[in-house]
Amino acid sequence: MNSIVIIGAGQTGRGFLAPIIKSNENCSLTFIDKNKQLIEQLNKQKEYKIHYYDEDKEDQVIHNFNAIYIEDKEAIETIATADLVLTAVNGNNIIDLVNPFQQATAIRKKEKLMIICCENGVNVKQPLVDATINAHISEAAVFCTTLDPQKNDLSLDSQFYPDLPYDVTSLPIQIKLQRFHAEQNFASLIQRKIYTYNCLSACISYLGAYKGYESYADAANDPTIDNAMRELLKSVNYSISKEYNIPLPEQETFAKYAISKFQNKAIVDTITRNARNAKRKVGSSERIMMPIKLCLKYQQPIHILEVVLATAFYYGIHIENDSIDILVKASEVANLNECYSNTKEILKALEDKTSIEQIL
Ligand SMILES: NC(=O)c1ccc[n+]([C@@H]2O[C@H](COP(=O)([O-])OP(=O)(O)OC[C@H]3O[C@@H](n4cnc5c(N)ncnc54)[C@H](O)[C@@H]3O)[C@@H](O)[C@H]2O)c1
Ligand SMILES: O=P(O)(O)OC[C@@H](O)[C@@H](O)[C@H](O)[C@H](O)CO
Repeated sequence: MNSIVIIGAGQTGRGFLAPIIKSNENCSLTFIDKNKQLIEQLNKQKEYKIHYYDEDKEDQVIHNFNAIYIEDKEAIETIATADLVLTAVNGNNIIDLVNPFQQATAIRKKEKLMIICCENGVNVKQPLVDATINAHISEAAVFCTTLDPQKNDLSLDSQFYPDLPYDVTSLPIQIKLQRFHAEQNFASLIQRKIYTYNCLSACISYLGAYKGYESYADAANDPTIDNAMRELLKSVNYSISKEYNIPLPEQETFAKYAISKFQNKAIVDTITRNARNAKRKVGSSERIMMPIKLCLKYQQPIHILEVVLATAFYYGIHIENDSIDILVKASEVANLNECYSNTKEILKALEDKTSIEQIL
C-alpha cells in the first residue's frame, strides 16, 4: 500500500491524517482540495509545520507530497490509481465527491478502490453508498483536535493523537499501515463519540456563543457551562451505557477525557469553529437530537439538552441566517411533543435576552 490520497487538505487532512501517512515508509502522499489557493500554496511552499500542544512532542515538518486542485484532470487520474483515499472535507461535503469518485472508478484498472471517510458524523459515507460508487467505502473516527492558528503559512497546531480507528468490516482487508487501528465495532464507537464528545462540544459552543464567548476553552471553563456539562452527562452517560452495553464507569471515563480536553486552555480553539453549521448539528441523527432520544428512551432528564438545542437554533437563526422552520425540520424535534414545546419556550426566553443561568 503506497499511493495514498487525502481529499481535503484542511486542519484534519493536513494536520492529523498527513502525519499518520508520513509515519509509514514508502508511502506517497497526494492532497486534493477544492481550494485552489490552498493547493497553490502547498505546491509553492512544499512543506509546512505542525506544532503539538503536548509538551513532550516535538514540532513536525511535513514535506514530500503532491497537491492537486480537484477540478484538474490529474486529480481524477490520481484517485483512479490510488491504493487508499482518505477524506476530510466535512460530512456535508461528501456528496460533492460522488462525481469525482464516479469518474475515477470508471477509469480505474486496479482492484476496487478503498475509501475511508474521516469525518464527524454517523453514516457519513451514505451519499457515496447511495450513489453506488464502485469502491469499498469505510469510515474512521477523528478524536484529534487540529487547528489553524491563521498564520497564513500552512502551519497547524494539533494534539498528538496516536491512532485512527476505522471500520475494518467495510473493507476487504485490514489496512497494513502504522497508526491505523482496525475497529470491529465501529458503529458503536462513532456513535458514542458523536453523542458524547460532540454533544459536549455543542453544549460549550452554543451556550458559550449565547454568553458572548469567542474562546472555546474559556466557555468550557465558565462555571455555569461546566455545571451544565456535568448535569447533561449524568443523563447521557447513563443512556449511552445502556444503549451500547458499556459499563457506566467506562463511559464516564470516556466523557471525562472530552471535558478535560475541551477545558485545556493550551488548545486555542474557537466557538466559531465548534458551532459552525448549526443546521447540520441539530440534525435528527446528530449530537443533540440523538442524545435527547436516547435519554427519553431510558427515562433520563433532558432539560439541559433542550437548552443546548434551543441555543443551537438561536445560533442558526442569528449567526447563520437560517430560518427556524428549516432548523426545526432538520432536527425533527416536532415529533417529540413535550421536548418541542419546551424547546420553543426556551428559545422564546433566549429571544427575550433571558440569561442562561435563569433558563437553567
Ligand atoms: N479540526 C478538528 O479538530 C477536527 C476534529 C475532529 C473531527 N474533525 C472532522 O474532520 C473533517 C475535516 O474538518 P477540518 O477541521 O479539517 O475542516 P477544514 O475546513 O479545515 O478542511 C476541510 C477541507 O476540505 C476541503 N473541501 C471541502 N469540500 C471539498 C470537496 N468537495 N472537494 C475537495 N476538497 C473539499 C476544503 O477546501 C478544506 O480545505 C470534518 O468532518 C470534521 O468534523 C475535525
Ligand atoms: O467538526 P464538527 O463541525 O463536526 O464539530 C465541531 C467539534 O465538535 C469537533 O470538531 C470536535 O472538536 C472534534 O470532533 C473533537 O472531538
